[in-house]
Amino acid sequence: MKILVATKNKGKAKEFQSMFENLGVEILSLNYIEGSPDVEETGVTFEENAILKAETISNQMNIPVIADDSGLEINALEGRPGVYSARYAGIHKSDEDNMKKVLEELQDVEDNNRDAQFVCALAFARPQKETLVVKGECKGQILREKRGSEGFGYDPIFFLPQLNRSMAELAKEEKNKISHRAIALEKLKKLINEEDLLWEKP
Ligand SMILES: O=c1nc[nH]c2c1ncn2[C@H]1C[C@H](O)[C@@H](COP(=O)(O)OP(=O)(O)OP(=O)(O)O)O1
Ligand SMILES: [Mg+2]
Repeated sequence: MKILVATKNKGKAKEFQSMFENLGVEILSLNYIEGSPDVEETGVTFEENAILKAETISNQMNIPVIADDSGLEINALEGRPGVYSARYAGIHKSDEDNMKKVLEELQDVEDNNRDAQFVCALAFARPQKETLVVKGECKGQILREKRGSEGFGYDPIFFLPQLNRSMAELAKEEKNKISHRAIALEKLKKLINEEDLLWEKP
């Protein structure tokens, strides 16, 4: 079976591929589809943007589609960068630029006030069916400098106290057990299972 994930983010696509591997599901991302449009993320919540991305592509292609809208919420910054995580330092800026901006903004913030969470909303849109939406979170703290080289995005500056490592110091199998994305995906799988059970009733 193949599932389309409506993302152009290669880091995300890899993680979905890895999380679906044991189920024998192949993940395709929008990078495989020529001329697929950038869906504008006009929502103000992760859920809204995930629904927007999933439903737009599902309607266009008439197939089931999963979309992921995710980001980093930092308590000392009142939840920023939040839904603007991908474009925090500007539209054409890189993960490096985004991390640099966060580290600069937190320069004078004490160690005990650097709590943050990664958030992931997943939407599963299908032709003629209601869209399923779930959310997962992963709590940690913002480091003062980058650590590790795995993962993507803000992983190098995100510290997991219980593991005493940054997210970028985890092997992908480890990250894919505890991440906001993994937690959301578990919830989505449960919802799909429950739905199937409902349909099977006489
Ligand atoms: O596990 C993660 N580890 C580190 N950083 C992460 C993670 N998950 C999301 N993030 C960051 C990356 C990006 O700055 C933003 C997502 O933005 P978001 O709009 O959902 O994705 P995107 O624009 O890169 O790709 P797309 O919209 O095509 O799925 O949050
Ligand atoms: Mg995006």
